[in-house]
Amino acid sequence: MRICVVGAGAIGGWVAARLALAGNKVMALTSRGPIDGISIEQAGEVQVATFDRFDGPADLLIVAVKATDLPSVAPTLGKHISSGTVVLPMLNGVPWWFVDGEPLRAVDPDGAIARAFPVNQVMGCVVHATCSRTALDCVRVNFVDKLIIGERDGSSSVRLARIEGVLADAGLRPDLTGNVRRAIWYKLWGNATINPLSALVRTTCDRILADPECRAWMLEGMGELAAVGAAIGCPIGERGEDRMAVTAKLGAFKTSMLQDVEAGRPIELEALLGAPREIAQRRDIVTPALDRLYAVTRLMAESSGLT
Ligand SMILES: NC(=O)C1=CN([C@@H]2O[C@H](COP(=O)(O)OP(=O)(O)OC[C@H]3O[C@@H](n4cnc5c(N)ncnc54)[C@H](OP(=O)(O)O)[C@@H]3O)[C@@H](O)[C@H]2O)C=CC1
Ligand SMILES: CC(C)(CO)C(=O)C(=O)O
Repeated sequence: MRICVVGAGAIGGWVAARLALAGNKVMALTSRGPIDGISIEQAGEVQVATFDRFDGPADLLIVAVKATDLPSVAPTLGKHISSGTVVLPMLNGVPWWFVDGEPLRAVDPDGAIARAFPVNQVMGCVVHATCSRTALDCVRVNFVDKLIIGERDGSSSVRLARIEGVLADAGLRPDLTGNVRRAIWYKLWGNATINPLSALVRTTCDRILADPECRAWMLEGMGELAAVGAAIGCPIGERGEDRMAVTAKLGAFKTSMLQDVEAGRPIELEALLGAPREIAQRRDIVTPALDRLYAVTRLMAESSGLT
């Protein structure tokens, strides 16, 4: 299969490397252009993957740039997309296509992403894995649970089965779902409050989760996210306290947003909080806890040059 991975950083680099090592023709793009290879370290083993280059369309276009870069990156990808290309975004937060017929200006301000990717060719994906870059083209795979994938409308399809096969053969642990929107919302429910809070207080999750006031703020926000989810067909069937207990088991770790703050990179605030607020506002659902969290985190990001 001809695969183009746009954003061969931590997640994209891992996925591109595994797909190339499994024998696919993989082109890996970064902000520096196409790269020739990546070394990945997983479970103590280091492997070097080499990449191809091609000009025309890909069978599979994996998009793993940060959500903040997607509006400028998407319009540059036209030559890699034909009517047979499947577009598989691997980003955190709410994607631009999430609510049918409702453009999300928080993540796609002028509609550039929606114009670049034909919506019927887009599949949903949720990354349940953590990777980090130890050098520009070196990725460490810290933990892999699964890559949830599914058609946007929940249907099963030949192309979905084909993508699942390719990911499985590469050891990427695909997990097919009939409701990928719900899986996306569930991950969001777990990280949309703790990530911004961690970026504000600049400490590890164990300390945030041990603080009663932070917990109360998170629980209030998670309740609001659950209400929005229920209104758009993505109900949350779990208690906030139980989700926090799962995160607490991860110990003294830094969220991806805190890591972005510390590295001076733009934060994915619009994808995590801006978009859910936009969905809520259109439905007259009030979200005071999310609004407060969004406002202070946005101000922090603006005043620290992280936008
Ligand atoms: N890291 C993790 O463990 C997890 C990340 N995610 C999500 O995955 C997404 C990607 O995150 P992550 O992999 O950590 O991010 P990284 O910063 O490691 O990777 C982003 C990649 O995008 C590339 N890029 C930036 N601009 C362009 C451009 N114009 N054209 C092509 N490529 C470009 C960067 O290039 P360059 O190499 O030159 O910098 C880099 O390779 C985010 O939404 C994140 O929240 C989800 C779960 C876990
Ligand atoms: C906090 C965590 C690990 C999910 O709970 C996460 O998704 C992130 O760091 O972005």
